[in-house]
Parts: sequence; structure tokens; C-alpha cells
Amino acid sequence: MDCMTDSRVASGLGLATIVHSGNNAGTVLDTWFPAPALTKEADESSRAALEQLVAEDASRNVRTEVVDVSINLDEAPADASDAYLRLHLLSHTLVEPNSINLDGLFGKLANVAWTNFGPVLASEINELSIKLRTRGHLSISHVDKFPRMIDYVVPAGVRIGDADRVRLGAHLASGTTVMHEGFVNFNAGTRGTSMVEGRISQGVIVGDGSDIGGGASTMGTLSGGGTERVSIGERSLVGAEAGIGIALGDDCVVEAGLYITAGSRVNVILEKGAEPKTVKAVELSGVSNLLFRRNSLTGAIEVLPRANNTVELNEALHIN
Ligand SMILES: CC(C)(COP(=O)(O)OP(=O)(O)OC[C@H]1O[C@@H](n2cnc3c(N)ncnc32)[C@H](O)[C@@H]1OP(=O)(O)O)[C@@H](O)C(=O)NCCC(=O)NCCSC(=O)CCC(=O)O
Ligand SMILES: O=C(O)C1=N[C@H](C(=O)O)CCC1
Ligand SMILES: [Mg+2]
Repeated sequence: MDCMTDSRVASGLGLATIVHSGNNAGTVLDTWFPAPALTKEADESSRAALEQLVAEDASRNVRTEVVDVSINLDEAPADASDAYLRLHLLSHTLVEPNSINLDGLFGKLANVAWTNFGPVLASEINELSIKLRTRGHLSISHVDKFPRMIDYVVPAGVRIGDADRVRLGAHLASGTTVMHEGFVNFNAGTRGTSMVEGRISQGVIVGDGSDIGGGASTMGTLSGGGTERVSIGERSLVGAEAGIGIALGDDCVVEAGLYITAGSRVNVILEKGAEPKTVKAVELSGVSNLLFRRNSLTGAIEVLPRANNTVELNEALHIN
């Protein structure tokens, strides 16, 4: 019997950066997979080229090694290279956010100082910085468990205004533009053409043709107690400085500056002049064709139907 028949698998040959000596020897700092795939066995075509890159770097206390990784996507990540393979699969848009097991991911990733000479274990950067400066100017872009996506994967058909704001593991479909104020976390992103000028939090997925206005927020679930998984359908707009703690369906608009939390009481006005019905916003989670606005005279949040209305992106901004 073939036990692998029903399991979802992935594999890749990667180049791992590993702490070379001392108390932290063996800690994996990152793994780059040039050609990850949804196959049981890794594509061998890049092995010789990767072997050429194997080296030791005493100034960073690291060495590199070629690793051959095969994983089951339904099981939790086993180690750092496995975790990096999952992040690569997301950023290569081979798998969608929320579709693979990422349980315990943070615990498998080292905290790294991402320097212009390559990754260094964060807890070793101060003692290594004299040695590193003998090589020239030392620049550290950030200290985090995740690198910038585009240092590892550059998806086709995207523009990214500020590379620091898109973590490895972000899923950006062709036609996506991320402006400088936008942010995309790992296990989050877009399904199609999209304008991202706000933040796409971990676990949030944005449908084709939708627009996240400047500084807009999509409420996350990793910290802060929120449990409602946010998503945005197609052709919807979250206005500038607005925010959502519920899912939006297709063809919805949230007024600029309005934050809709799951528990907000909102007045649904089905037609002009009709008596409003008060519901909790979460009851409208995922419903299509709605306009959410804060009545500028009363302060109450109003929900109006948007039938036969749609949001259109400016096509010229998405021919990437
Ligand atoms: C809520 C909407 C969508 C409403 O616009 P509409 O064009 O649909 O309607 P409208 O023509 O303005 O108004 C229709 C009728 O509703 C009334 N009306 C409108 N808003 C109201 C409110 N909050 N309270 C009470 N009445 C209101 C109008 O007076 C008008 O009344 P009468 O019919 O009686 O005349 C808009 O205001 C909005 O917030 N759009 C979001 C745009 C956005 O943020 N884009 C992202 C860009 S990103 C960006 O800019 C980057 C910059 C940055 O980084 O910040
Ligand atoms: O894609 C761009 O470039 C954008 N530019 C606009 C601007 O600079 O104001 C905003 C939307 C996207
Ligand atoms: Mg920057």
C-alpha cells in the first residue's frame, strides 16, 4: 500500500546557512530554495550550481551546505529548512495562504541579523561586528525571524515599493502592486490583480481586483486576542486608514477612516428612508455588495447595499 497517496508533499534542494562554531553551532539561519516544487523528490537540476556556493565565512561564524528537503504539507514544520521550504512555496505562489500546516513555525526559525554580508545569528552580531567591519561598511536591514521576500523569491508580475515591508512567505499574485505604505506578512497576500497600500496581516487573503487603501488595516489573529479570520473578496475596497476585523465579500467598500470590528453594532439600511436593522458587524462577515460608512452626522456605522456597483482598479497600475 502506498501511504503517500493522499498526503500533500513538497521538496527542494536548498542552500542552508548554518552557525559554524561555538555554543550555537548547527543552528540553521536560513535556507534558499531556487526551485521548490510540489513533488515527492527534489528537482536535482540546480545541485551542481548550489555545490559551487558552499563556503565558510568566519566573519559571520557560518558555513553553507546543500540540503535536500522533502516534506509532508499536512504535518507541522520539522525544522528550519522545512519551515523555509514552506515560506518559499507560498512566495512562489505554489500554495495558497492557510492551505498548509505552519504550526510551531516561529519556534523553528532563528532570530537573525540580516546584514549586507549575509545572515548572522542575532545573538552573535555584536561580538562579530568588528570582524565584519574589516570587510567594509556593515549595514543591517533588520533583526527578525523572517528575511525580506525578494532577497529569496521575486514573483512574476509584481511591483513592490519598499522591499522591507514584504516578508518571505508572502503570496503575491501577478498583477499585484504593493506601494511603500503597504505591508504583506507571511501566509498572507493576494489572489490576483490588487493595489496594496495598507497592511495584509498573517492569514489574510485578498481576492482579485481588490484595493487596500493607504494605511488600511486588516486585523490579525497572531496577537491581541482577535479570532476572526479576515479575508477580502473580489473587486472590494478598504478605504485609506480604514480597517476590518471581519471578512468582506465581493464588491464591498469600507469608507476611508472607518474601522469595523467584529463586535461593532451597525445599522443596516436596506433602502433609503427605511427603518435600520441593528446587527453586529460579524453577522455580515463575507457578505457581498455592501458599503460600510460612519454617518458623519450621527456617528453610527451604516451599511448600505451596493447592488450594480463595483470598484475598478486603474488598469495602468497593474501591468507589471
Ligand atoms: C464612503 C465612500 C465610498 C462614499 O463615496 P461615494 O462616491 O459612494 O458617495 P458620495 O457621492 O460621496 O456620497 C453619496 C451620498 O452619501 C452621502 N454620504 C457620503 N458619505 C457619508 C457619510 N459618511 N455620512 C453621511 N452621508 C454620507 C453624501 O453626502 C451623498 O449624499 P447625497 O446623495 O444626498 O448627495 C467614500 O467617501 C470613501 O470613503 N471612499 C474610499 C476611497 C479610498 O479611501 N480609496 C483608497 C485610496 S488610497 C490613498 O488615497 C493613498 C493615500 C494614503 O496613503 O492615505
Ligand atoms: O502604482 C503606483 O505607482 C501607484 N501610484 C499612486 C501614487 O503614486 O499616488 C498610488 C497608487 C499606486
Ligand atoms: Mg526601508
